[in-house]
Amino acid sequence: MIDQSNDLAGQIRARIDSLTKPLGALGRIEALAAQIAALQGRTDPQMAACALIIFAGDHGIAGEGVSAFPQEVTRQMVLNFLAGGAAANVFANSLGVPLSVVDAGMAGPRMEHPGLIDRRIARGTRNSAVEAAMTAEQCAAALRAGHALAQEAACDALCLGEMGIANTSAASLVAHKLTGVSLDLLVGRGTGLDDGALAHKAAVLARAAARTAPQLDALTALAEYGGFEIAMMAGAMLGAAQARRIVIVDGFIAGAAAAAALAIDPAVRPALVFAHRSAERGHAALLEALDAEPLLDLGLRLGEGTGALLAWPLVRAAAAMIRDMASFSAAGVSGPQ
Ligand SMILES: Cc1cc2ncn([C@H]3O[C@H](COP(=O)(O)O)[C@@H](O)[C@H]3O)c2cc1C
Ligand SMILES: O=C(O)c1cccnc1
Repeated sequence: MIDQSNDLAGQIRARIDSLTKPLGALGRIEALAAQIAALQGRTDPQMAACALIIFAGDHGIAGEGVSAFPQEVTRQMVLNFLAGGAAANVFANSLGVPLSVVDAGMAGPRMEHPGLIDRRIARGTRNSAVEAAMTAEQCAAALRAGHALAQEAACDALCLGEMGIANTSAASLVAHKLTGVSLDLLVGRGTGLDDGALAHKAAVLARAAARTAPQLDALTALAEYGGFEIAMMAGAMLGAAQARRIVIVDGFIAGAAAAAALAIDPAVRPALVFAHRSAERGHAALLEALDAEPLLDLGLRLGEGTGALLAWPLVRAAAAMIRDMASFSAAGVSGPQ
């Protein structure tokens, strides 16, 4: 039913409360159903198709030794996605979710592969410990590319994932400059740094952060410290929200992109579903700063959209609940005494 009145929220609440269950008994699934219904403007929302887009990009700051893995892993993992062997592939396959891979700006030459979507901005970002990661034009181009991809995606819910060695560093810096949360709370082990390497990463990021003002606007924070894949994810969130698609936000890196998208346009908020709390150190603080309570907490710390995929069945079930459950009156079930 398409809503014709202004009181859509009231209709949604009334519909949920009319269903054959004690009031509130489906807990947060009820809030999720209400969010989906409100986004689509109807009390019988459709939630049939989900898609995952993985954005890959490289980071100049990787040269500072801030990741446990070498930069070439970004490219190697993109080949792994294209061959179907990564965690994101097997989760997506098990759920029947189509996965596409976008080159947002990997280091090295263009990768010739029929399955790879080419939106390359440059051969990786510059080293944000010493200079801006990208130009304002590059940042705008990345946002536009993500926006267009999300608007074109044929789905009701869009999972966004990323691959980019050193992008926990970029995400920490973007989140710090946008939320004001201290870097100490945001810097974590990423791919598995030991204590010594973590202290080195913290020192590199503190040096990077000191180059600019304590807080930055979204476009400046993304250009100074972001990655092409992070900016493209932020653009995709803006595009999906405009198309009234749910965005299932993955972990820490996607969370930093969400912080940027929200700072650019707070109207994206009703489209965002936060999938899970990553084990990456900064994610809890970032979620708190965004006032976001994720659906799951599974100790994941991978990225690629894996946590978003795992939350998709909850999103689908929430929509099915408000759309398909019988009401007390239709089912002839007595209400509370
Ligand atoms: C084999 C492998 C697969 C991955 N899939 C996602 N990431 C994740 O780890 C990276 C971020 O961590 P850091 O900032 O420490 O480099 C990103 O590429 C992210 O998506 C991976 C990392 C590795 C090594
Ligand atoms: O939570 C994430 O997105 C994450 C954590 C560690 C490494 N890569 C991604």
